[in-house]
Amino acid sequence: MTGFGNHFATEAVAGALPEGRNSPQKPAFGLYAEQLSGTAFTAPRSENRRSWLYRLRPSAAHPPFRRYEGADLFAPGTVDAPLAPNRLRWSPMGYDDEDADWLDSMVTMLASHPPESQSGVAVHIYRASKDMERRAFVSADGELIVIPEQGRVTLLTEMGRIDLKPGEIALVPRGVRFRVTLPDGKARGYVAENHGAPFRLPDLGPIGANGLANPRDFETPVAWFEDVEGDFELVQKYLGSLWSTNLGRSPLDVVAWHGNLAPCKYDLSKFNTINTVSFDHPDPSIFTVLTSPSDMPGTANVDFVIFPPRWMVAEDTFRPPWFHRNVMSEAMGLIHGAYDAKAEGFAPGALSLHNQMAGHGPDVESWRNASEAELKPHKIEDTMAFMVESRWVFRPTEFAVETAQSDYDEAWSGFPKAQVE
Ligand SMILES: O=C(O)Cc1cc(O)ccc1O
Ligand SMILES: [Fe+2]
Repeated sequence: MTGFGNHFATEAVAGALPEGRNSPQKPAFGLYAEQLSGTAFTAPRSENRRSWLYRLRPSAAHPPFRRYEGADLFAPGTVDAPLAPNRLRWSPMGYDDEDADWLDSMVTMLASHPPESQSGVAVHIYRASKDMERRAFVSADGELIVIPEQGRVTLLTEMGRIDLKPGEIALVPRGVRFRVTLPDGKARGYVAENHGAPFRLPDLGPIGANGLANPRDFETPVAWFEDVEGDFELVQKYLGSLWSTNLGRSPLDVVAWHGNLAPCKYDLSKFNTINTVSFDHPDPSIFTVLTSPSDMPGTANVDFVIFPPRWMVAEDTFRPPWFHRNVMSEAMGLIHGAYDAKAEGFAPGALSLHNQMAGHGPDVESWRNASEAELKPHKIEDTMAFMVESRWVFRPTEFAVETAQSDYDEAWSGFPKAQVE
């Protein structure tokens, strides 16, 4: 079903979806009606997100949660020590020798403030080599953007199945349960977890009514369910730690649903990229796919931004990203190809961090090449980098501090001095 944030209605079994009301006295087939809200009941209509789910058993039926013992590197909290204002970068992560499913392979790299603040964002990396069987995951802490970099993943969610490949992203609302299977046997990628206001499409201002990510290109799955009895673990991320319970059945048992809170996917190649046709490198906000606003106008809690293939035609211009120091903090990853500001050290699967006011921009080699390049029209092809940009500073986890590249500052050493006399 296409469109961003639409009110959808879907049933996997004919007659399962009530007509004309949400909560009939006796839903069809003895299904249980359940409201899942992603915003306060009283949120303005334009902000309000909720869906009604019709399921085999109510979500309420579960034994107590206990601390989950697996996934040691997932949600461990960030380092308490004062944060050095250093730029950091990480090489692509390998797969563990022991097979891990998507959940157990998750590694938290960066997080801003704790999830209970209901703002900020965390960045995780997964490198999975086993299907999630008889267990599902849910984050009560935030909405997830899943960004595959290697290998396809199938997200079997409460509200339908999403087949995802590198170059596509999925958006899973806070509270939606899912398990992940791996059609290629292995998969690596990134996850951005948004603790704040739900992502939406950015306003377009003077761009007009069309452009950037167009609403019709977002795809939401139709209802799908599995009827599985017996041991079934549900792992919930809650206030930054992991909790587990055995449901005795699959929670992916929603036979029908309707509403505007639902997972969706988006193919990044459908992004309508806009750029200069005259001079200067525009601010990267023109590449915003999705934005989560904060309470300060124009100042995002999180922006999800991409750097897709595009024509570079600017005249008398240094075409790659300029040198800059920003009030916003930037975490970046690379899905495919090379990034035009980094000639070295930023391979697909890598991650970089340029926090508030950290000086960064092109490395020496990229600067030299671009300063001397002939400025004919040039197409940047076979590339897809992304940025998770936030008004909040990112704190690395202990694992991230220990595994950062030791020589990242070298990227900016050796610039020749300008000669003014
Ligand atoms: O730092 C980066 O590479 C991201 C970035 C890209 C760009 O085109 C302009 C500014 C910016 O922060
Ligand atoms: Fe930047």
